[in-house]
Amino acid sequence: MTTDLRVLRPAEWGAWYTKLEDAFGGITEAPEKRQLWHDLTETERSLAVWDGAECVGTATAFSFQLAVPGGAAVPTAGVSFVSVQPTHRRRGVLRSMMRRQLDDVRAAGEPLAALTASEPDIYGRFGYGFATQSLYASIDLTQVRLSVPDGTDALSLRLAAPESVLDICEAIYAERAIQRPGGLARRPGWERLALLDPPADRAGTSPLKCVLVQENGQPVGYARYAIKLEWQLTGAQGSVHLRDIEALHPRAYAALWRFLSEIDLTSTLVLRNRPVDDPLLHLVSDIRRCSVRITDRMYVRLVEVGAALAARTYAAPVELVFEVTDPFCPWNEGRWRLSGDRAGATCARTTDAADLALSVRELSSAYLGGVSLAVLGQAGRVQELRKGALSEAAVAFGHELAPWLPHNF
Ligand SMILES: CC(=O)SCCNC(=O)CCNC(=O)[C@H](O)C(C)(C)COP(=O)(O)OP(=O)(O)OC[C@H]1O[C@@H](n2cnc3c(N)ncnc32)[C@H](O)[C@@H]1OP(=O)(O)O
Repeated sequence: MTTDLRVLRPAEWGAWYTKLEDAFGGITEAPEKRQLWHDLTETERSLAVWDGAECVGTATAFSFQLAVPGGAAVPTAGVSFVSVQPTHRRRGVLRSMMRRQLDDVRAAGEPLAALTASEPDIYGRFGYGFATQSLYASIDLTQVRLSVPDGTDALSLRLAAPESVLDICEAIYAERAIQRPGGLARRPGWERLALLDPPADRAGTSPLKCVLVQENGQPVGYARYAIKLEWQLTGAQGSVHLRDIEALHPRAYAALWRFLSEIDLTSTLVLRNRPVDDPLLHLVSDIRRCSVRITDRMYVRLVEVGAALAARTYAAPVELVFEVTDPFCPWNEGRWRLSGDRAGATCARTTDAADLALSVRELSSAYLGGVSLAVLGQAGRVQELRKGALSEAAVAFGHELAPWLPHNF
């Protein structure tokens, strides 16, 4: 099979995106959704594989800034829109795109790449490690009460059309997004994703709604949600479906959750993609009746090991030599000395004896502080070459808040 891999030309976007839709079940997306992805696509960072006149492979990268432990926003390639046509699968088309893309990401000077995977088994071979998780819940509001901090009642609530208060919400998002590792600083245009609400995708829910929480007349938090009302012989069985929620302090956060849990005619609060350590879990009276489920979310890849490790801070002073294997990006292979603490870090090549041996995939998993190197050691995936080094590394790489990706891309 002879195929031609090259950068996407803007005029090819429509055919290219249709091929992506084909690979995901062939459902044409709502026009407003297609238009948004069209506008957000960085064509110069998008790859197309052609077999003659037919596009058989797609991949893109978005230019993100990803929050890492310590609060830095690190340039990161947000990998997405990956597909290969069923007629051309398992012949190395994906591998060829991953090769070209990681070379391009390196040339662009981005130390990290990140993605959400349609299937967890695909990207490990290319050095991506499972780095963040996501909490889903369905809260039985007839059984679960909320305990809110003192002062919550002093705040006021205001309903508004989501578009009309977008700037207010974005300002709050901007302040919150990089406080937790895994957060994405919003690039211009991406705020439209927060409002995307095609009627065809609503599955019986209302249009998107927005509530603001205010203190002394100033907005200090927001939640966007939709409502689904169902009538049974026993009465209304409504559910509240949360899109997103951000608040500047605990009282504002609690006020929003209380609002969401007390909407008339609803008895279930459905959450998709919350942090696994969401403070909400400590406001509810009965966590068991919240039907919590946790799943893998973001996969991270250190594209430049030295630059990536130096870009974050460490929870405890750390002085360690890593022996890294990385067959797919061999420029990372070899020994790296990491010296760091809560103030900053350096990471440079060394010939000193290694304390730990691991592949780039494990290092990538641990990078945002959500996966413990000690646990990876217990899984046999990190080798401790100096006694005590694994524990030192696990403590230093940890973070007080679980990393979390606020939205898909
Ligand atoms: C970030 C994102 O966009 S996630 C979205 C990914 N896309 C999809 O899920 C859409 C439907 N699936 C597809 O389009 C294709 O099957 C793809 C993109 C997943 C794989 O493309 P292919 O060209 O078939 O992959 P390719 O032949 O290059 O395989 C490379 C390696 O990955 C493996 N692999 C490919 N797909 C899968 C899979 N779904 N599960 C497990 N392993 C896989 C291959 O076996 C091969 O392994 P090897 O290196 O050990 O030999």
